[in-house]
Amino acid sequence: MLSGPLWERCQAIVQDIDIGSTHQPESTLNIAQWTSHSVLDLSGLAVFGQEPGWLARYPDLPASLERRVATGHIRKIVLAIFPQPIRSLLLSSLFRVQELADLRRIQQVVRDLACIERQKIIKTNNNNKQSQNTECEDPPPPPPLNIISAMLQSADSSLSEEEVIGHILIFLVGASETTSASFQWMIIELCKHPNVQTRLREEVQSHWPSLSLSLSSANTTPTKPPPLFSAIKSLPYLRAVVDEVLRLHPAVVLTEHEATQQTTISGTLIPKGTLLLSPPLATNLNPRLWGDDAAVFNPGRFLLDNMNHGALGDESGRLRCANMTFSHGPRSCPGQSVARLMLACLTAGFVHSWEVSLRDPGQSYVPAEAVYARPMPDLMVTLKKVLE
Ligand code: HEM
Repeated sequence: MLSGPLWERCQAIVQDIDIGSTHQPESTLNIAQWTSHSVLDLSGLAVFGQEPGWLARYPDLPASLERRVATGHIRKIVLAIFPQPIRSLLLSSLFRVQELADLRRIQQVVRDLACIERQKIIKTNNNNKQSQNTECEDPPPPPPLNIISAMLQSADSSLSEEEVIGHILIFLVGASETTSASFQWMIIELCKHPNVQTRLREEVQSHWPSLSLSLSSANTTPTKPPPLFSAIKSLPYLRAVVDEVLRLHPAVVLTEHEATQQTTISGTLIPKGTLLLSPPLATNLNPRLWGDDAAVFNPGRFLLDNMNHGALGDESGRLRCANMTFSHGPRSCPGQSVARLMLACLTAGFVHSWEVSLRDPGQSYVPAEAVYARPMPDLMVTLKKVLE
């Protein structure tokens, strides 16, 4: 399962933050850069089972991905504003050279990753066959499952090479840029609400021994979640803070869907082929759903006691539906559990090791006008080591 390796990797990344001289009581970090690199590294582990540091093999990848995400936003605007013939003309004239070069670079990486995964699967299958033929001892354990290897190994998988590459590409961008933006908003909220940061630290510190211990217990079965996963789930305040950051700062600012058949939404006729753009914030900040403090950062609203008496009465199922950050329905985000896990592991490790505050407390941060709404300008923080 993913949670153990992900937890270990998160803690190593957080511990490795270089704050310069050990004699300095505190230091400044460009957390925007740090997060973007760290989360891409983690996504490699979660999605393709890559070893720590795999990014070093592809030094140009982060910049290419960043440019691709930026042009993706312009593409969305063009799609929303212009009719079809002008759209195609604009898109092909705006993006040809640089975009094609970036796309080729990213596709090459993705091909590489797909190839590595296929080789791992072939090796595991060969080991299994060999041990059956020779009736020797058990074969070496297979490498831990990741999203792409699960997809490649699934019994009904009839995906072509191009389809596999397409999926890896969506996962690579979808997993890293979104989670990175969300973690940066997490840090901003923790800095703006030191009381929340302190309460979270207390909860994490008090569970730290069981979090570390649960890594070493191996009584995992396919039907039973691994102990670490249960341990993280048993930290109610951590879960509440993650949920509240995701609600207030949806990383995907606009989802787009095309009606495949004529339908109606709240009585409005939607003809087949209509492009539907939906901003999650319209729902996530709706006072009718969330109460008068809908726009306020208040993790407490997600604690069970408060959920039963909140604006939605005791309908906690409705509360989940009122959060559009991962969308809902058949095209909702398939990586939401991994995203929550990455955010929870990174946040727990961060508050365990560091006291964090804004380097420029007067600075206000706004969502970037891009496909993924990371805070702008680049987030700079001051870190102080938490004394054990
Ligand atoms: C905080 C982090 C994340 C947010 C806010 C987020 C949000 C979203 C949203 C809103 C969509 C579009 C849903 C729709 O069109 O209705 C989406 C799609 C997708 N996400 Fe995420 N996501 C996050 C993290 C992840 C992670 C970690 C993964 C992979 C492990 C992932 C994989 C995908 C994929 C593959 C799609 C495309 C699904 C499809 O086309 O059917 N996402 N995500």
